[in-house]
Amino acid sequence: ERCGTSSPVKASSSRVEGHHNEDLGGSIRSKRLLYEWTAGSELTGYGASRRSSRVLADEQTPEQPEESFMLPPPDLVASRKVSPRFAGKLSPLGEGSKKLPQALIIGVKKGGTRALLEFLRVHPDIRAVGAEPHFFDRNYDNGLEWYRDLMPKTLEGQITMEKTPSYFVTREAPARISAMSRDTKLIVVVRDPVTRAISDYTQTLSKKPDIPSFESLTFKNRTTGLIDTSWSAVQIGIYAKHLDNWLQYFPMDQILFVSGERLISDPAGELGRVQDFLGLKRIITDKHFYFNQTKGFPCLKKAEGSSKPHCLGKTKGRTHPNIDPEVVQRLRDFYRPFNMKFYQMTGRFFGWDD
Ligand SMILES: Nc1ncnc2c1ncn2[C@@H]1O[C@H](COP(=O)(O)OS(=O)(=O)O)[C@@H](OP(=O)(O)O)[C@H]1O
Repeated sequence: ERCGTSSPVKASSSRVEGHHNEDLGGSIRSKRLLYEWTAGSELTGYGASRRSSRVLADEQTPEQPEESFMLPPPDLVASRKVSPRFAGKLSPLGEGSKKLPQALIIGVKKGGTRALLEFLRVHPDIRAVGAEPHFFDRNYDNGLEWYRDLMPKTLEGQITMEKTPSYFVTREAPARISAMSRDTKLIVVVRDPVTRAISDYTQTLSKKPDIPSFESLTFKNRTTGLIDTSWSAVQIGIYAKHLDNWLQYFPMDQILFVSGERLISDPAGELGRVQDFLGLKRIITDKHFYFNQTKGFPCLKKAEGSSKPHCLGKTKGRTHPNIDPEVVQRLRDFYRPFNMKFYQMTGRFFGWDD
């Protein structure tokens, strides 16, 4: 039986939220918070009301899809190479059908989700939507047929995918995805929550240059060191809390965690794990990547459907502003117990804590 979320959420959200907005400036507080949610069923309600206002409001201004990630024109789709496994069996022209995704990249925002999807698209057995559909958060009322129609056509054996990083922090997403299919494979790219928060802030700053400083948004009260956990840039990084919500609906072995850091330092290694998880042959290997010194990131030697090298666009790999080291340290202390819990839950040490 899946756990219901409605009553405990409503009953406890204000109380729990009271706690999470009252980080009294230390890891003891964080530990208590952690204890409270791991001990009880009120977890799913933690921050729920905020999420529907502040976090979502923030995510309502998503990054514009980059030119190269827009949906390709249909003639290009039709001329795509077909998986060697199916070559000869079926004509590539106009064949195949649109299917609901069997695998999703659900997060995290600024984790490296675009890089992962672009790298995966190199695989002949993966077909993915370029833009973020935001179906399970913003567009759910449009219905599954609307969603399916966004998908590229696939042949038998090919996997349909999409990525929408806000799913990971959307309270309703696990139940909705489970209602589509309980077998959906979920992939989460995670990144040090402190650099993730700074990256998130940097993105917002690029669109709204007048916003307050990172330091002033981080704290409710700078003097006491009280962290504003209702600020989405902080909230999204409490991975253990969000994961707990997913585990009400999906078993751990249906969720793969990709290290955002390793995706940069060893893309082929992380892609190997992802291909295994998806039950695919390891076709994407180190031969597909080169490190672009100018970009400072790994890039594809040949992008999907092209013979040219391809790096992600200018909105990926922005220069971050310098943040007061004391503020960074305070955030590290805040996240440490949550990170520990997350390592424990996932069975993987991500190495974010010194
Ligand atoms: N290969 C490669 N090329 C460029 N950028 C890379 C790559 N791999 C990971 N990254 C990191 O991805 C970060 C953006 O993450 P997302 O794509 O998940 O962002 S978004 O939520 O979709 O806006 C982006 O964050 P910032 O560096 O803060 O811009 C990158 O650090």
